[in-house]
Amino acid sequence: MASLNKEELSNLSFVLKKPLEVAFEDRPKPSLASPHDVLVAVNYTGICGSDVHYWLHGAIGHFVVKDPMVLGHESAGTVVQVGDAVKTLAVGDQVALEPGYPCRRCAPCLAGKYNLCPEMAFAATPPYDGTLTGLWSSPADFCYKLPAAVSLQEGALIEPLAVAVHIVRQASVTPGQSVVVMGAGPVGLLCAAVAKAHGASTIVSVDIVQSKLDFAAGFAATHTYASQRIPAADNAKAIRELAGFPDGVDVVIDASGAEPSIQAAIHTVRMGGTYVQGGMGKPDITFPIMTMCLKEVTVKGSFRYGPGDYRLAVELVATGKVDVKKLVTSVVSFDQAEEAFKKVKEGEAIKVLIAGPNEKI
Ligand SMILES: NC(=O)c1ccc[n+]([C@@H]2O[C@H](COP(=O)([O-])OP(=O)(O)OC[C@H]3O[C@@H](n4cnc5c(N)ncnc54)[C@H](O)[C@@H]3O)[C@@H](O)[C@H]2O)c1
Ligand SMILES: OC[C@H](O)C(O)[C@@H](O)CO
Repeated sequence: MASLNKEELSNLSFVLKKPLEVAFEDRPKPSLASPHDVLVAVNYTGICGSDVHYWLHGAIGHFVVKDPMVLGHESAGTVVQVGDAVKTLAVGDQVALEPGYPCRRCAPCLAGKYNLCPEMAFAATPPYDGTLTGLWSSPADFCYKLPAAVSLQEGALIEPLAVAVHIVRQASVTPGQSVVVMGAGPVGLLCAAVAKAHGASTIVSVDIVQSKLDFAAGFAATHTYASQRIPAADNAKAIRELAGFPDGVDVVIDASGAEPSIQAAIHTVRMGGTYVQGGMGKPDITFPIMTMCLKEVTVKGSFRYGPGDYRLAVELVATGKVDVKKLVTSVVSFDQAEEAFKKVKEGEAIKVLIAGPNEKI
């Protein structure tokens, strides 16, 4: 970053106007909304499947882009201004940005589940602008200082890693357990890595794309399985046998959102095991509810991240337990943002990072 002076930094932003129509806009520089806030110059932003979905379709479920919206929410940056009440950060600190701000006053917030806050203002979820911009204003306690061992590019991967941390915590993975992860996209790969860091000794990554499984095998999986076009119970039997647990595994995580994978998951988990839904696909599916009932499966959802998840994600990277660098397929300059979205849509990349408008690459 050439300068830490707010006045010298651009606030060029990558704006979705309508599906498949984007523009670069020089937006007004944000000011601090409270003395507890900091201003961050964004260095790198990863592209998430949800950004691509908004770009292609202009909506995810009931979240509809009605007004132009800045995309992006997986970012790390450098602090360029601190509010008077901020004691934990200083100008020049490098931080991972947690991109959703809860009200802090409602029942879920006060119960320690702020990710479920109905008033959540989440970056690049309409009507809120995202972080593919030059300058970002944030409450200081939603910025996580990166230790020297963690680069700004790794910092941009903390967001999807925090998603995986939350999923694995929902699954309560403990040392020695067997874990199957459906889906080997960024979230599934990171779930496998976090499960490993929690001590899981058998980790099976399942996908329908062989190249994703090849990558998973070199990342955190002990086994991989290419899901076949056969009944879900038959895929599940093959997964259980491959894992060495013919009666079922301790934990199954879905990070695909795909109906056949969710069905296979319930047939893969053991009696009394745990299933966590992380993937977001079709809102309604046919679900093997009788099998779930007869096995007394603990079934949980997982949404974004909550208290402690970002902090643990930074720690897992800083201590070398999760190597997020391996997921970065390429880094492009800000003016290449639209091309980067096209590349992610093609499906070959794992994670593409876009440098901020003030960042030279
Ligand atoms: N719960 C949350 O808070 C949260 C946060 C971020 C992303 N997500 C969701 O998590 C999922 C994964 O995210 P991602 O970025 O890794 O997406 P992705 O699209 O890169 O990965 C999904 C993977 O699932 C695979 N897949 C498709 N059908 C399958 C099947 N039948 N069996 C096994 N694998 C199959 C795909 O080939 C792909 O590799 C998405 O559904 C996303 O919307 C949820
Ligand atoms: O990682 C966070 C997710 O991508 C978001 O929740 C997304 O679904 C938009 O709201």
